[in-house]
Amino acid sequence: MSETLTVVSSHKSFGGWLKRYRHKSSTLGCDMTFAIYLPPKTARGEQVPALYWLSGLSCTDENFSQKAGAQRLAAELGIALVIPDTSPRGKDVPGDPDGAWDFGHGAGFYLNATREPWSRHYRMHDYVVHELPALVEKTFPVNGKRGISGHSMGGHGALVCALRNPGRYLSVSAFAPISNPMNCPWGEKAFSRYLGPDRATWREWDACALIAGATEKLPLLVDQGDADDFLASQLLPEALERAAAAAGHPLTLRRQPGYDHGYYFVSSFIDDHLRHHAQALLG
Ligand SMILES: N[C@@H](CCC(=O)N[C@@H](CSC=O)C(=O)NCC(=O)O)C(=O)O
Repeated sequence: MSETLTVVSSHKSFGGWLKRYRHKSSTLGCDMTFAIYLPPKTARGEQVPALYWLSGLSCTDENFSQKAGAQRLAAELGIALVIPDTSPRGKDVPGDPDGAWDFGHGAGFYLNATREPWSRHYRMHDYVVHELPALVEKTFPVNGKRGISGHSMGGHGALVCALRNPGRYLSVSAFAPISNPMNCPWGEKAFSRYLGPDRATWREWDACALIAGATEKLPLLVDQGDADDFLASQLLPEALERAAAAAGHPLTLRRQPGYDHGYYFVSSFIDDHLRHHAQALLG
């Protein structure tokens, strides 16, 4: 566990504070930046639950805090937002050999890679599930109640973190998740490199495969725009619907007419997701 946090920036927002920090991650073997939004309650000495947000391909911690508009309601509800980066970074961290945005830097897929040269640094699952919460919970006024959400690659990451770690999260939701990465081009590219060619090992990191064996039936809230350019080729929400139905796993999948993949879509429904999490985290 790294101990030193360096403040990158600090902005007052809706009576609370959005702060960005840099720290050395022992899990990832590189410096990482994350953001935390602390609602006004925390300045009055109260501890609050935390919603972890996992962003999508090509993002940093800043896409969500700048575009989703989550701070207003998080301030009102009294929920902290914790926003990690989407991959390990730095000159020593290998990226996509061709410089593509769907693999490597900005595209860690929230899994623990098992193949060289990726396995040294690409351990985003352990970072977001273990190292970052431990750091956050010992540093900031949060009470250990956790929810998790995300978008696209990060929406799938949120589902996987919850499904793999029963008891660790009280709530989960996703926006336009890459629902079944084993069976779409983005997922096949990433999994074949991070995990190698044996598709049996991919099942440990695929939400549709994990749902079948889930011991905890945490209700899943998923929003999906029906004008999303990636819907049919990459996102495959119907695979999630089938897997949830087969396993008897509670899933609310809302198809939102006319919405595309971007943050105009996320910001339109973020309040519903915050209220979904608030029910479990504050109830
Ligand atoms: N940078 C790429 C576009 C990549 C893209 O659309 N990324 C999405 C997530 S896709 C699945 O994980 C995203 O969230 N983008 C950030 C944003 O702020 O919209 C390109 O330039 O084409």
